[in-house]
Amino acid sequence: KESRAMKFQRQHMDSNPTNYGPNYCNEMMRRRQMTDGRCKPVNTFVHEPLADVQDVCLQGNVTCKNGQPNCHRSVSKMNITDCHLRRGSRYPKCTYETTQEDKYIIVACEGDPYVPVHFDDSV
Ligand SMILES: Nc1ncnc2c1ncn2[C@@H]1O[C@H](C(=O)NS(=O)(=O)C[C@H]2[C@@H](O)[C@H](n3ccc(=O)[nH]c3=O)O[C@@H]2CO)[C@@H](O)[C@H]1O
Repeated sequence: KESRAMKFQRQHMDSNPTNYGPNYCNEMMRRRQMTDGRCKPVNTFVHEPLADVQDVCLQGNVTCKNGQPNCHRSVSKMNITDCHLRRGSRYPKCTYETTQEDKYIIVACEGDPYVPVHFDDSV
């Protein structure tokens, strides 16, 4: 069974993006298995080294959207791509808007080792 840490990496880590461009999300959402059975509506990929994203768990502690206290905000802005399902897109044809930006990320961390298990938001 896939661990939550590995699921986070599958869904949110892309340190060395190769296929940048307007089709990045259409390809990556499928390649990372977020369009099986349904189109995941929103998903962020982080284009930084895994170690830098894991370090966020040691950075600014903030409350998560769901009220849990185990979220952390990066001290630096990170290069990310937000994938948003286009209006009118119908499964199995999952069509995404690709938006690249530099923002602070907020992740939830758990476990020992204490690592990212959930992407909460970018600000
Ligand atoms: N504090 C916690 N501590 C530990 N675990 C926690 C905690 N909170 C949730 N989980 C768990 O995480 C799992 C999970 O999939 N949560 S999820 O909200 O649906 C993920 C969101 C995110 O993937 C995506 N999104 C969203 C915004 C954005 O900018 N970028 C972006 O990518 O959209 C999704 C829906 O919003 C679930 O098992 C839940 O139990």
